[in-house]
Amino acid sequence: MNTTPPARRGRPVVGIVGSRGAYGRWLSRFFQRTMGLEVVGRDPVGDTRLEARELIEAADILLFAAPIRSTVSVIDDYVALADGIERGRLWLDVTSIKQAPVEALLRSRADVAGLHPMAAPPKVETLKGRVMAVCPARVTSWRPWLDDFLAATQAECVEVDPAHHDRAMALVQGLVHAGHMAQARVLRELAPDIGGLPALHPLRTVGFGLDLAVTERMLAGNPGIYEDIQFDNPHVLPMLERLLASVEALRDCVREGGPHARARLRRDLLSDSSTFFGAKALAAGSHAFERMGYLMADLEAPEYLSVFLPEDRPGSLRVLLGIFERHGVNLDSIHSSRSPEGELHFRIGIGQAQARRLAPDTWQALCADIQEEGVGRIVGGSRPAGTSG
Ligand SMILES: NC(=O)c1ccc[n+]([C@@H]2O[C@H](COP(=O)([O-])OP(=O)(O)OC[C@H]3O[C@@H](n4cnc5c(N)ncnc54)[C@H](O)[C@@H]3O)[C@@H](O)[C@H]2O)c1
Ligand SMILES: O=C(O)C(=O)C[C@]1(C(=O)O)C=C[C@@H](O)C=C1
Repeated sequence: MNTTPPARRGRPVVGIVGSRGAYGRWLSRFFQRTMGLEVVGRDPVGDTRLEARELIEAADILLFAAPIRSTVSVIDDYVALADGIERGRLWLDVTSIKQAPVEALLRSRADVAGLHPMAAPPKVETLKGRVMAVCPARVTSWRPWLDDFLAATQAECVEVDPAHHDRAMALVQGLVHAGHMAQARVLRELAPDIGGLPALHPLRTVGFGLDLAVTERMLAGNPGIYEDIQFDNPHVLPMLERLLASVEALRDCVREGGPHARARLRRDLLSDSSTFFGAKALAAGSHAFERMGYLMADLEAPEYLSVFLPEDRPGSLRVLLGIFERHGVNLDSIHSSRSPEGELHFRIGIGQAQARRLAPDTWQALCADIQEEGVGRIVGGSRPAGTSG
C-alpha cells in the first residue's frame, strides 16, 4: 500500500466505485487512456481486490458510478469508512439524479462535484456532442483539475443546481421515458393483431420512426436505470399525474365526440400549447423534424457504400469522391456517420434510379478502385441489383 498522502503525489489516482458497470468501465478507460491517470476500483461484481477503505485511501479522486437506487447508501457507507481522511481529496458521482447523491457527498469532508453525463457511455473515447450537467457543490483546491477533466471529456458542460437538475430531469428524462414505456406497452398489446411491428414499418411516418428509435433504445438498455429514474427522482410522480391527466383528457374528448369535444381537444391539447411553445420554437422544431426525416430516409436507403477513410487528413474525401466521378456515379447523399460499433465513416447513397441504370460491373470496379488505391476501407454497403461486386 502506498503510504504517501495522495494530495502530495504529482498525478492524482482515480478510484471508481462501481468500476465494472457501464459508466465505471467507460470512465476507467477515459482516465487511463485520455488523461493518463492510474485508476483503481471496486465493484462487488468482479473487482474486489481492494476493500472499500483501501480504495478510499488509494484514491485522490473518488468517483461513484453505482446504481441510482443504491448510490446514497453507498456514499454514506464510504463517508463513514473514510472518517475524515477524505479531507483535501475530490469526490464525484455520475448519478442520473443529483440532489440526494450530492447531499450525501457533502456529508463527507472532501471537495465535491456531482456530474450527470446525459447519455449512455458512448462507443468513442470522449463525450463530444453530449451534454453533461455539473453541480460543483464544494470545489476549492480541485477546481483547476476539475476544469481540465471536464474540458478533456469534450462534453457540453452545464453548471446547474442539484435540485433544479432533478426538476428538469423529471421532464427531460422522466416524461420522455414514461411516454415511451407506455408506447412500448401499447404496441405490444395492439400491434400483434395487425401483423406485429414488421407490418408497421412499411407504413411508418417520420414521427413514428423517431419515437420507435427512442423506445427501442430504451428497451435495449439497462432496465434498472429507467426504473430508478421513475422511482427515485421525487419530481417524477407529480409529472406522471399530469401526463395521466392529459391522456385522460384526450381520451375523454374522443370518447365524447362531437363539435364541443373537438373544440376542447384543439384548444387544450393543441392551440394553448402552441402559444406556450411560441412561433419561433415551433418553426425550428418543425424544421428539425423535416431534417430528421431526410436524414432517416438517407440512412435507410438501401443503395449505398460506407467507406472508412484511414488517412485523417484534408483532401482524403476529395480523393474518394474522385473515384465516384471517374466511374460516372452520381451521389444522392453523403453523410459522416458511425457504425453500431462507433466507427466513423462516410455513407454515400447513390439513389434507387441511378442504381437501376448502373452498367454491370461499374459498382465492382468502383469498389475495387477504392480498395486497391488505398483510399479507404469499405465497411458496408449494398450492391445495386443487377451489378456485380
Ligand atoms: N448508463 C447510462 O445510460 C448512464 C448515463 C448517465 C449516468 N448514469 C449513471 O451512472 C451510474 C451507473 O450506471 P451504469 O449504467 O454504469 O450502471 P451499471 O449497473 O452498469 O453499473 C453499476 C455498477 O455498480 C456496481 N455496484 C453496486 N453496488 C456497489 C457497491 N456497493 N460498491 C461498488 N460498486 C457497486 C454494480 O455491480 C455495477 O457493476 C448510475 O448512477 C447512473 O444513473 C448512467
Ligand atoms: O441511451 C442513451 O444514450 C441515453 O440518453 C440514456 C439516458 C436517457 O435516455 O435519458 C438514460 C439515463 C441517463 O441518465 C442519461 C441518458
